[in-house]
Amino acid sequence: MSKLRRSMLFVPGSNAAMLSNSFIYRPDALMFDLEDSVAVTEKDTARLLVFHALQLPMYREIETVVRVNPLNSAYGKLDVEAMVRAGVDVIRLPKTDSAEDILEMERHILEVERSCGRKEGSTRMMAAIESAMGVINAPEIAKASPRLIGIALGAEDYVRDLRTERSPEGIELMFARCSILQAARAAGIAAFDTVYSNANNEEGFIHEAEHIKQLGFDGKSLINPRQIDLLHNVFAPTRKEVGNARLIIEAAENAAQQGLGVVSLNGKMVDAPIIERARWVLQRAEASGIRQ
Ligand SMILES: CC(=O)SCCNC(=O)CCNC(=O)[C@H](O)C(C)(C)COP(=O)(O)OP(=O)(O)OC[C@H]1O[C@@H](n2cnc3c(N)ncnc32)[C@H](O)[C@@H]1OP(=O)(O)O
Ligand SMILES: O=C([O-])CC(=O)C(=O)O
Ligand SMILES: [Mg+2]
Repeated sequence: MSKLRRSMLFVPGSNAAMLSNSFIYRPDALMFDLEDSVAVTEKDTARLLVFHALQLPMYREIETVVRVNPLNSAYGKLDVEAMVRAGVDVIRLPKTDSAEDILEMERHILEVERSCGRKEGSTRMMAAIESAMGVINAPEIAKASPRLIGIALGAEDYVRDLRTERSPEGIELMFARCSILQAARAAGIAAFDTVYSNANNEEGFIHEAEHIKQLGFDGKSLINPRQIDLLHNVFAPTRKEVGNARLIIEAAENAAQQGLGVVSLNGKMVDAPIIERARWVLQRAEASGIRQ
């Protein structure tokens, strides 16, 4: 089963207190940020703080991602150099507009891996798409590197580029979400949704989480620890879904014994894709529990 990456919690890289204890919240991944949550005057301090945080033993047990600054900024190359040396699991490239952005990042990561003796190819990548250009190029971006574990939407920058605002229904994000999802699936990698920026609006967050789960996303970037359990609960199957999946597997096993590829379960057809989805529900229930 592929690794669970439902929740990825952003932690501002310049906040020493948050960096020292963010592992206690147990998201699927921690995403230390060196980009937009860090003031220009704090960029060097944040890089140093995150470098040291990555040495802490508690961060060895959880997947770590660092969102670096773009390579064409004054900080991007320094960020990548420090984070690869620190042994980060995944580098998140923000504002990815083209496959060339990925290739450039890949070249740079490889250079640092070689110079510090880290195994070549061991640093994985994630690309955030945050512009109309990025959405148009999503299929090429998603296929640009074997290091890519997934692509993500960055909606706050994206709506700025579109010249609109985010709405509760997210109609303005529908095209980008579907494009990113299609591109990710066609490339065989994960698709991650963007942050929900109001940490106090629980109802709005759950509504958005249900929406992106229904579209097919693997997970979502988070800004606040209170969003973690809410998201995991949305992603956990319900008792009814688990019960139904068990019945489907049972019916499929009986059918296989009789040499049948398709059978009926209370009038509903059970065949290969339905059986595969039922297995996936059971795997998800095992990994994430059952919905509360
Ligand atoms: C568009 C973009 O680029 S989004 C990505 C960049 N943005 C970020 O990284 C922002 C991350 N989030 C935050 O900084 C904060 O959650 C805010 C500013 C949104 C809200 O702050 P608050 O209202 O103070 O949060 P809240 O009251 O829920 O904090 C409760 C506890 O959780 C901690 N906490 C809050 N957010 C985080 C976080 N993202 N990571 C780790 N710990 C956190 C707080 O330090 C506090 O800890 P304490 O009880 O030990 O003091
Ligand atoms: O990647 C994210 O979800 C956060 C972000 O930078 C954006 O929305 O612009
Ligand atoms: Mg952004």
